[in-house]
Amino acid sequence: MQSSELEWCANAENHLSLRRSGRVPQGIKKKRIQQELEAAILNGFKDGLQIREMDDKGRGVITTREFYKGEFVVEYEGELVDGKVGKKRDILYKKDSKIGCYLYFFKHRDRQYCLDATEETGKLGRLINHSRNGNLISRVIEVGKPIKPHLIFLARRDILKNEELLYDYGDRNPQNIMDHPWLAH
Ligand SMILES: C[S@@+](CC[C@H](N)C(=O)[O-])C[C@H]1O[C@@H](n2cnc3c(N)ncnc32)[C@H](O)[C@@H]1O
Repeated sequence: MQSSELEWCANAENHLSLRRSGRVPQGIKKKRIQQELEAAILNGFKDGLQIREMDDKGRGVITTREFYKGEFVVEYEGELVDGKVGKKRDILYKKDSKIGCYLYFFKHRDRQYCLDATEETGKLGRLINHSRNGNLISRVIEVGKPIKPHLIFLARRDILKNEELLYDYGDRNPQNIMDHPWLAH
């Protein structure tokens, strides 16, 4: 497994098994953190999370325990397609008001990708709502055989029990903000 960004390792070591393992050289720490993240992703780890119906946003995801800054929280799981395919699907889905917006576009190694999580799968990453000041950040890491990019959410700060999980959808398009005023906050 490789990671495009490793700066979160310093925080991640606070909560993984490395906490209990005393003085460990930096290179080994990074390798172990990556191994633990890989295991969390491949095992579909979603400990400490619960779906809740929110007053004004549909469903949302709430914590049932604390998460430390930098800790793996959940993966955004969906069908991984090329960015161009994602854009076509976006146009198609917008024509049907019954289909919600569950497309996550991202760039990795100079390629545009889209995770299409439109299908109701019971996965939790797709149910996380937007805030410009959210408690999650996303990272792309490469996992599996064959290796492919996975989008994961890490705690942006320490998160308390019973907090709603939120991340910045990053949509600053003026027309989209007019159509969905909640994107402005
Ligand atoms: C990826 S889904 C999130 C899960 C969704 N709430 C559900 O019940 O399936 C994105 C949709 O959630 C709603 N949403 C997300 N963040 C919101 C917010 N801050 N305020 C109001 N609605 C929000 C919008 O309807 C948006 O199209």
